[in-house]
Amino acid sequence: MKVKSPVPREKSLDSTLSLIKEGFNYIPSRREQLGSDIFETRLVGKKAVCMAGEESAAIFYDENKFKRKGAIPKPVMKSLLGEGGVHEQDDEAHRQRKRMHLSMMTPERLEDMRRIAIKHLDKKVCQWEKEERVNLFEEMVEIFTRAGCEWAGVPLKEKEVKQRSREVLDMIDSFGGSPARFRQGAKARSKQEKWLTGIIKEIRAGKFVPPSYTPACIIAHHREPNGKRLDPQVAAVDLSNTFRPLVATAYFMVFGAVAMHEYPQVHQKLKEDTDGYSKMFAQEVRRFYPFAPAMAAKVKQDFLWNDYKFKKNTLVILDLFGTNRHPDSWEQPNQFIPERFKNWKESPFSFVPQGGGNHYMGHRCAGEWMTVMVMTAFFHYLTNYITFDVPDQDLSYDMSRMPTLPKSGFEMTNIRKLKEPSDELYKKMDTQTAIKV
Ligand code: HEM
Repeated sequence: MKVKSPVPREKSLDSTLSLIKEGFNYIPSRREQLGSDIFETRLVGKKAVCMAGEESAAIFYDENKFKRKGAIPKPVMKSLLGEGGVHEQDDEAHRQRKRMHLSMMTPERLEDMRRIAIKHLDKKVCQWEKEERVNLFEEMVEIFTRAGCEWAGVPLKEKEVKQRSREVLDMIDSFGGSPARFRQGAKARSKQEKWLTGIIKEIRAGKFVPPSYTPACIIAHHREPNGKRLDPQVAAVDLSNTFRPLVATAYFMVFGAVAMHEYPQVHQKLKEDTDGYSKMFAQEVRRFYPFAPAMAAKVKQDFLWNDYKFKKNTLVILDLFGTNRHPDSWEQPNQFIPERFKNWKESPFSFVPQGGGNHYMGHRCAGEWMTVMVMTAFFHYLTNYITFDVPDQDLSYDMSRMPTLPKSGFEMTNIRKLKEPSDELYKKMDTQTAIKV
């Protein structure tokens, strides 16, 4: 890791606009220009420290050094994440809420999600066969909304599917800084929270009884450290946290489809799928392609690190995308090589597409095992259970937009189903890799 002493400061009165304009490239390009993996800048009128790399991630995820309260910009809370949920909790309140989320991620429930998601994908494929052209992104958004709601115990009426999928997508698509997208995301969030608050109230009143192992039931009856139930709106936010992020997997599915198309030798290996290739492929898709750009936290107490003084309440941004491609941790970081995960040592801090550190103690994504499991099964399905053609289209993506996606969304034609889903799709997978910190 390169740390210049003294830590360089970006020469700009405020870099918020540069960040919005340059997107995923903003932090990596400043690190390059300033010759340091840590630098100071100003964002939204305040001093901020940006950093990247495994060592930076290790301190960023040290909860004695950093807190989340007040770190994430308000517009992101109002559109993407929601207020009062697990993301912005600290210390014991966070640990209690995180235990609630992880109690839903048992191996059995992960298997359930894989089965539910494959069921919805397979059903869609039967329709795709009748269509001239299919847009993979749009289809994945709907499949994951259906699967996520079913898994979470959230009743989704057939006539609501389009509206609810659109709302979830608007929330996810909002985070890149455009005021119009933030407004759209906030509007979608308030509709979803109203819907989910109604469901929570019905469960509490005994009018609707979802199975006891579902997020809907667990969250409705969850109690805070003070013994009280969650406020219904906060319960709605955390219920949304159990299926909204699954829909984000649609972005990775499209990037994976692009990789299959652009690297024919990779496609062939996926078809053969020996030595856990489809899982290595899913991991490399999460490492290589852009989705979550960065995470924000605030310094809890003054501390010294690498001769740099982190002052209490300073905003600190960890470059997640840049860490996944940091040359200290990855050989040929800008090449797509799934085999790099063959003997990977599972560092908790070098591979952080869904946050770093420990799933149980810190803020690392509660849905990471589920994401990898569903992606692995879907890539295997797309290469072994169907055939399709890829017509001419624009597969380029704009690194200055957050989130970004290949422009065409990945269009497919001549889709043919080869066989029914069989047991080998459900073969045992090492899903819950407890990260040792
Ligand atoms: C493409 C898929 C996904 C991506 C890219 C993603 C990314 C992330 C990121 C970057 C964080 C924040 C880490 C931090 O605060 O440092 C996070 C947290 C979280 N994610 Fe995901 N996620 C995905 C899928 C899921 C799924 C499928 C679920 C649940 C079913 C989920 C549930 C959560 C929850 C509950 C948190 C909050 C954890 C905490 O604050 O302790 N995510 N995710």
